[in-house]
Amino acid sequence: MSDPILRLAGITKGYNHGLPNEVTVLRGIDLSVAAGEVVALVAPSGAGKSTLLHIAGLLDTPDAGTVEIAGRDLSRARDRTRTQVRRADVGFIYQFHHLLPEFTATENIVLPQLANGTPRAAAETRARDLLESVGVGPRAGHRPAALSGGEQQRVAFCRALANQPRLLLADEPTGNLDPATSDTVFDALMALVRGTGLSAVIATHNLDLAARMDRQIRLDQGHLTSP
Ligand SMILES: Nc1ncnc2c1ncn2[C@@H]1O[C@H](COP(=O)(O)OP(=O)(O)OP(=O)(O)O)[C@@H](O)[C@H]1O
Repeated sequence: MSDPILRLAGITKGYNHGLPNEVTVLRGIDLSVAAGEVVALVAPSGAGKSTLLHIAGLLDTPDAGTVEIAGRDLSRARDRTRTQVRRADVGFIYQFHHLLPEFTATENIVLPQLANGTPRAAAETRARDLLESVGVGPRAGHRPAALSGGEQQRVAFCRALANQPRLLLADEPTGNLDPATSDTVFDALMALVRGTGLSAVIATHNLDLAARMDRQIRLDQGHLTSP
């Protein structure tokens, strides 16, 4: 069997070490995500979802444990290597779109590709195709402020997938939208993910959305459990 796309082993993480308000957030997390697998991460607020996603996506380092992406142990890799792998292999989506306000939807998807060495013409074609696939093609030339919340979030999905990552990490990707919009925008996200066959960990409070993924895991008191 091929290596999992993401493998976390024995991850622990705490904040404020040595201070009276020291908090241990993750207490020995083991998680493997196979190629093409979409995992729902369900947790109460403050349980450490964001901390776990940041460690998995190489934005933060654990106090102990290993993080492997596509079979490569990056826990103790140099910052430069971690940044390279993160740019090439990991896509992030947050609750808020974090698009660059002064650039159009297309440019927001082109820029990370240019940073990754893709020629402009190819980057623009990919941006157009991605925007078409989530139904935002006609709005491609607009800046974020001229888009609806659902459209902004769809553009953010396209940006996350711009460099064809192996792993998508999403932190409440529809948490900022009203329930009806959330459902259709989530449909667009799942179509993108399933269409590309990439692996994903998607944090959500919404149990109906979680039920549509391949597997659910719960983070509680620093430990992962299956419901
Ligand atoms: N930089 C930090 N310094 C100190 N404590 C932190 C830091 N980052 C997070 N924490 C604490 O760690 C715990 C987990 O935070 P985290 O943001 O990972 O939770 P979460 O599950 O994503 O929460 P939410 O669903 O509310 O966004 C919280 O108690 C938080 O206050």
